[in-house]
Amino acid sequence: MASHIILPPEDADENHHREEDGEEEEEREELGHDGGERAPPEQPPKAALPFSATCVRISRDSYPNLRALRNASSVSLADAAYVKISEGDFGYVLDDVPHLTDYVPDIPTYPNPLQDHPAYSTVKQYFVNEDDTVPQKVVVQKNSRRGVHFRRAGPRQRIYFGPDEVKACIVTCGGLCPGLNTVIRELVCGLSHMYNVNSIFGIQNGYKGFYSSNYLPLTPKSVNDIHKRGGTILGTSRGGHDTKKIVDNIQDRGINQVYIIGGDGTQKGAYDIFKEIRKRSLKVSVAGVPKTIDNDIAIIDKSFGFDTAVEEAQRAIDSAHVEACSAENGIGLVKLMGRYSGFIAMCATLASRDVDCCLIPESPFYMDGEGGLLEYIERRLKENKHMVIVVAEGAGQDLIAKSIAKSDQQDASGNKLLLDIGLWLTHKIKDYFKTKKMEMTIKYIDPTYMIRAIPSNASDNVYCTLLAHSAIHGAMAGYSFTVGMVNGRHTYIPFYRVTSTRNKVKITDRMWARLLSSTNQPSFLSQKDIDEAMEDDRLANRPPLPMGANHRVASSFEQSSSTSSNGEI
Ligand SMILES: Nc1ncnc2c1ncn2[C@@H]1O[C@H](COP(=O)(O)OP(=O)(O)O)[C@@H](O)[C@H]1O
Ligand SMILES: O=P(O)(O)OC[C@H]1O[C@](O)(COP(=O)(O)O)[C@@H](O)[C@@H]1O
Ligand SMILES: [Mg+2]
Repeated sequence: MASHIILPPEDADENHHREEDGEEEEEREELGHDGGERAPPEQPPKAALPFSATCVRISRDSYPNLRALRNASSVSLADAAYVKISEGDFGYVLDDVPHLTDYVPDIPTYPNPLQDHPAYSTVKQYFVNEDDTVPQKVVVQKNSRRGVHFRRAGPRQRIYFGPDEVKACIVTCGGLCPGLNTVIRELVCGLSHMYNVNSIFGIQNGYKGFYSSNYLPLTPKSVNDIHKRGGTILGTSRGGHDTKKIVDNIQDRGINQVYIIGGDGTQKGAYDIFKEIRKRSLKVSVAGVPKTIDNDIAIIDKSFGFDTAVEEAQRAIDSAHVEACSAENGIGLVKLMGRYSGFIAMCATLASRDVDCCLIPESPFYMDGEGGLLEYIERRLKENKHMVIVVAEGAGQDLIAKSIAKSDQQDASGNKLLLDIGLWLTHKIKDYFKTKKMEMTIKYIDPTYMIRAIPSNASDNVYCTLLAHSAIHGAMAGYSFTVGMVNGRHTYIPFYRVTSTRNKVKITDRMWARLLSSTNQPSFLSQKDIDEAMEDDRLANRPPLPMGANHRVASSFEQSSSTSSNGEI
């Protein structure tokens, strides 16, 4: 197999001329809502992906490009073989997703059945233009390069699966998150109602279910009201990702669309599955729907269920506030989820306005001495007689590790098992006030599993529906990708992009400053911490590598890596 998959320039040029000649417009009209019979399968044009930008071939030999990609977005050499970059004018870069035609020859195409769907018949321009892309960075200056773009999600005029050909499966992996059932429901109903697919199966209990359980037939009827329930009707698990066994089963059972709902670990697994499918030249689309309550998935604006989680966290914070206010020197301490990223804690704190201190993994803090947490708590109690603290579960792990014998345990997926920061803080705070001989009461609330087990709220339900539909349209069009909203638009993102970094709260961004000013807590940061945060920022914003023609790709990636997608306004 070739070590690169970038389209040859001649194919792209051909399409460029095609569009200029207006052929694409003609084709659109030809395929319009004529209500006539379905057009017969058509052999695809020579170019796998119609796209009018100049394509750049990236292989292991084009080292400067690889170096630029790796520097800017942690692309490993192995992943670089799967990177599909197209360049356009003014520094435009398309970070494209793989397509079936990259590795399966002569696939027939079909007109999209949506064109005959009564519900969609009045939509003025229902199909997205093949050339539509979405910029990763929307805040630009007059002379900015156009930067990195992702392929816009949505229905295509021509699809790569025949009417009765699709055999789809859906799997959910990793921790729970509000909205999982809604995504499952909308995948089943969307496939069935939009594309007349009636062979859909649920994989039970995560990745291992591909090879160790029966596949569960799913119909619009069987999933009708599952969105009203929390959890996942399919079950989920950590660990158990055996790429070969999974793809053997996909192949043996004739599955040709795989919908994979899960977080960063799951998307890494989806990428491995895609690579194996490609290696075997199977006509199978792999569509990842990113899920995580922690909101730490790179590139995308926000993960589904996050709003629901922040909303539900208010109930715990309200209770903590009531408890704190009702006691002399009362402290309400709430632990929220967030293993490496404190987005839920930050947003729940900002939404509540009753919180006096928010602790997150990204912002180190210390307990003792001047400017420390204990001193702040004492001052706040003396001023206000009560206080509320919100702590993300991943915060202060370094402090606990210093005082408790370190245990480096991992879960079945290899995620670090955390020590209970809430319990640890409770004891530390109690001990401190005992030595100060100051009366106080602390109530520790851990609502973490209650928050992630609830059904999604109304806006998350709508979000889940759109994600599911975008995933279906992309799979039907023959792409493999992680679907995600980027700057408010649904896009198809290459797997390597969402798995190579993790989204974190930037303590040098205005959002964290807003939080500090709303709680009035000390920043706890030493000069060293500030220097390190600034250095991280500087590295993300470093100037492009001087490398001639390849400079354009490098600079675009470097620009994009400095984009903060979550919360920076
Ligand atoms: N690096 C990886 N490569 C392949 N599969 C992975 C990888 N990391 C995790 N997985 C698989 O993805 C699934 C979910 O991962 P996990 O980290 O538990 O949750 P999440 O996807 O929510 O981050 C598990 O079945 C796990 O085996
Ligand atoms: O007890 P579990 O199932 O391992 O889940 C705990 C973890 O799941 C999460 O809610 C989300 O993790 P994932 O998105 O990786 O599944 C973390 O915040 C938390 O640390
Ligand atoms: Mg994860």
